[in-house]
Order: sequence, then structure tokens, then C-alpha cells
Amino acid sequence: MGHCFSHDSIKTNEEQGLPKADAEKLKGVKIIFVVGGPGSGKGTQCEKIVEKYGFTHLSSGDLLREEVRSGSERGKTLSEIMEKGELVPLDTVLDMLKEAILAKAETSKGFLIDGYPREVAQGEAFEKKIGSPTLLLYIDAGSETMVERLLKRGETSGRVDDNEETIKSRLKTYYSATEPVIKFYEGRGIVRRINAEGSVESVFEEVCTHLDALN
Ligand SMILES: Nc1ncnc2c1ncn2[C@@H]1O[C@H](COP(=O)(O)OP(=O)(O)O)[C@@H](O)[C@H]1O
Ligand SMILES: Nc1ncnc2c1ncn2[C@H]1C[C@H](O)[C@@H](COP(=O)(O)OP(=O)(O)O)O1
Ligand SMILES: [Mg+2]
Repeated sequence: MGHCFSHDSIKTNEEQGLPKADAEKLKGVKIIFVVGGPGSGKGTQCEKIVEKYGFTHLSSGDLLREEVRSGSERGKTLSEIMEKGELVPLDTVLDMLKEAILAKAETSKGFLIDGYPREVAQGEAFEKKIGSPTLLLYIDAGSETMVERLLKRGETSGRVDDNEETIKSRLKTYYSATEPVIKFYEGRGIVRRINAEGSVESVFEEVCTHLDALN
């Protein structure tokens, strides 16, 4: 009843999920989770994917930083959490993502959800409230590579979390909270692991093989 199980469209659940009209808009729209450690290159690859495939890029971190920039009281609290390298509350991120997804649902071919889910509970909540992912791109780089890239990015990013202390904490958060997400979705056969140690171009080539296989 009201369920849609077609392969490349997202499932909807009328009882707990989106209102019917919103669910309808998202029919056949691909949802791609982009998961990986801090500095693994998620954002970099997403930009290239947008260029070639025309998907819509939504970075949870960017959405949060926008809220911080707005100067709101909520933004201040979020910034403090990010500076500690911890995860902000689940509902905050999910609400932001949901709003951004619905705003573009009618015009988008697909969404790259970058930096989400960062814990299994986020994946479960997303599926309950929005829909199920078509694919999970696992951007996999070693911790040494990630630290090196983040320190370099920190020279110019102006981000409160691109410093040695916060990076350590972010890595801990990643290995304890986010890695289980990959295991969680592996059972479903939607995880595509990308070796992210190489150059931006070589990583992107690997990404493309998986995206080309989608249609
Ligand atoms: N394959 C790569 N090789 C070298 N540097 C990279 C590569 N991918 C990304 N970078 C650099 O590493 C830093 C982190 O990349 P970014 O895309 O912001 O990662 P994430 O979004 O996963 O934190 C950036 O400064 C970026 O330019
Ligand atoms: N899905 C999510 N849940 C909770 N906190 C999140 C989140 N996405 C981002 N954040 C918070 C905690 C992260 O350390 C910080 C920066 O996120 P980010 O910009 O995605 O980092 P990066 O791209 O370097 O991996 O924002
Ligand atoms: Mg990023």
C-alpha cells in the first residue's frame, strides 16, 4: 500500500515518511550516499560528479557551516560541536537535508548526499523519513593520508575543525561512529569502495565506473 519497490527509485512509506505529494516528486530520483573519513576527498569527488553527471550535491557539513555563518544561536551551538570534532544532533542534519532535497526534488536527476550518514542511526532515520539510497560510495583513504590532506586544507580553508587537535578527534569519531555505516549497508549490496589514495583524477575514474553502471 503506497509502497514503491522499483530498483532505482527510492522507497516511500506513507505512515512515517514523506507526504504522498513529496514522495511522488522523488520517484525515480537517485539517492547516493557519499561516505568516507574527514579529508578522504568526498567533496572533491562530488564536485567532479556534478560536472559530469549533473547530480545535485548536498554536503551536510556545508549546510551546517551555512547555518553557522548565518550567526543564529543554533549556529553557535553547532560550531562548538564541530570544533570538538563531534557529531551534531541527528535531527538537525536530517531536517536540513530534507528541506534541501525537497526544494530540488522536481528538477534533480539524483542527489549526492556527502558526509551523511555519519552513524547508523542517521541512515535509519533518513530511510524512514525520506527514502532509501541507490548506492553508497565509500571514499576510502588511510588515516595518514587524511591527516596530511586536512592539514594542507587547513592552511587556507578557514575551517574551525582543520587543526591538528580537532582532526584527531574527527578521526576517532569516524572510526567509531561512521565506519559501522559501511558494514550496515554492505549487506544490501549497495556499497562501492573507492581507493582514494591516488590522484583526484584516478579516484574519479574509479567513481565513474560505478556511476556508469547505475543505468
Ligand atoms: N585524491 C586526492 N589527492 C590529493 N589531494 C586530495 C585528493 N582528494 C582531495 N584532496 C585534497 O584533500 C583535501 C580534502 O578533500 P575534501 O574533498 O575536502 O575531503 P572531504 O570532503 O572528504 O573532507 C582538500 O584540500 C582536497 O583538495
Ligand atoms: N551527518 C552529520 N551528522 C553529524 N554531524 C555532522 C554531519 N555532517 C557534518 N557534521 C559535522 C561534524 C563534522 O566533523 C563537521 C564537518 O563535516 P564535513 O564538512 O562533512 O567534513 P569533511 O568534509 O571534512 O569530512 O560537521
Ligand atoms: Mg567535505
